Amino acid sequence: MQSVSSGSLSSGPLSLATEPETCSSSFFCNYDRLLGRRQHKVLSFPSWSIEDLPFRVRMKSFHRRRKFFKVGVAPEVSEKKIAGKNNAKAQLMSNVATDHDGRPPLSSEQRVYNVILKQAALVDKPPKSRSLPSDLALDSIPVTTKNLLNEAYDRCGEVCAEYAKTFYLGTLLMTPERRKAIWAIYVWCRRTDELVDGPNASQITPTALNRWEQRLERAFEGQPYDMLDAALAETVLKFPVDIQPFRDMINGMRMDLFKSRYFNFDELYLYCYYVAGTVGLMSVPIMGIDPGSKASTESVYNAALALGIANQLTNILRDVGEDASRGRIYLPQDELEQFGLSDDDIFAGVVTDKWRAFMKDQIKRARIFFKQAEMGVLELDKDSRWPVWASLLLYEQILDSIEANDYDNFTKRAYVGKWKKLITVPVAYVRAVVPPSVTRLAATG
Ligand SMILES: CC(C)=CCC/C(C)=C/CC/C(C)=C/CC/C(C)=C/[C@@H]1[C@@H](COP(=O)(O)OP(=O)(O)O)[C@]1(C)CC/C=C(\C)CC/C=C(\C)CCC=C(C)C
Repeated sequence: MQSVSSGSLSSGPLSLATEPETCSSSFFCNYDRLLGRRQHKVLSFPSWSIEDLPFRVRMKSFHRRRKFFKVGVAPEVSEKKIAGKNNAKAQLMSNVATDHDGRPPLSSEQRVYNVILKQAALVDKPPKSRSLPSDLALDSIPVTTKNLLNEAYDRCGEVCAEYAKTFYLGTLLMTPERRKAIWAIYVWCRRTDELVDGPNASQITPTALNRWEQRLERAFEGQPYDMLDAALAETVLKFPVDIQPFRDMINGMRMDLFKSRYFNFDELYLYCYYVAGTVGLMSVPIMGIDPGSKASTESVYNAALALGIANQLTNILRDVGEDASRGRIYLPQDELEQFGLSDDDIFAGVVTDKWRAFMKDQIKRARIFFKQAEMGVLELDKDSRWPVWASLLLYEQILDSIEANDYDNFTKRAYVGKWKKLITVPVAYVRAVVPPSVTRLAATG
């Protein structure tokens, strides 16, 4: 039996060096018919065993080493790599700047809103027009395959529990179908992030990201490369999840390969959408909207996007010093200038009154995004609200912690202490179960 080397982040599929090869354990699959394509195409399903997949173990050690390997283009980037990067840049720009017909280019916010409209339309479509022939339901998948898929989901759950314990506990409140799906998406996001943020980040080239994207496309076509992709493949069949946010997250990783400065908030917003707002858009179709909600689907997606942006902005503000040590400044250059600051001030890492004033402004903006997100949580299906509240409240408190550190995010890492975390979890629960009130999005317009 050919053993596909695991879902590891540094080797096997994630080395992205090879295309999926022949699989000894393929199964006859209806995915293509489900997707409206040819019937009975064989779905490539790599054989694997749990022993082949020391994924969690490897991820654990990677996580520990992560900060030492964080991102970046290796200093000794070869010419070939530079050429590749330029191609990547061109590709990214062609994905991003779509207005070549003489119209003024759209702002990042408008562009992202167009993605939202597309996602919302997918969810709003009556299930019949989305679903495929009823005789080809997912339960026609053979039992052995189902078992493999269940193991794949279990593996996703383990990774999630390891990396995001509170969130994992929250997912246990969701229906089993939803919980498994959100784990599968979590793992795909985590693997994608590890490409540029993990131990092999310096070896990641635009070509590798292109391969990762091809794998994504194949998973969406029902041809997963490994077991973790198989969990994603099934998830996107079951739920109205569009591929665009996934592609966009990879675009964010491309951006990280060649960009280390953001001229203004519009540029930073796009980056935040790519790497974090996308997570919100991927999650809503799984989490579901409360059947009693009067809010429009777009407004719920918008709130989900806002939570991703808020989280990423917070992440950036927390990590200013760490990022600067890698030569990266994820802060709007024009705003730094307005406060009389420059890159040199960031690299010097001294907390001055100018820095405090700048940080106050940035924190204020992040909080506005959190507020926008809060209104959307109320609209989610009631079983899905708890993990979202928990993640929102916990992340928002990082901003409080930056303030408590007197804005020293150069030498201090803001974090939420154990006790605060313990208190937050039940608070999040109460917010999740309290019946939605006048604060609903619909009521606020
Ligand atoms: C409930 C919930 C949080 C669901 C999201 C589940 C999910 C699929 C998470 C994937 C997260 C992930 C691995 C993203 C990869 C890119 C990345 C690393 C983004 C940064 C996250 C923090 O990660 P990290 O582990 O590095 O952080 P620490 O350094 O350990 O602090 C991000 C900052 C962004 C993550 C973005 C979200 C969690 C967005 C969540 C939005 C929703 C779930 C939508 C909720 C819906 C409404 C209507 C509000």
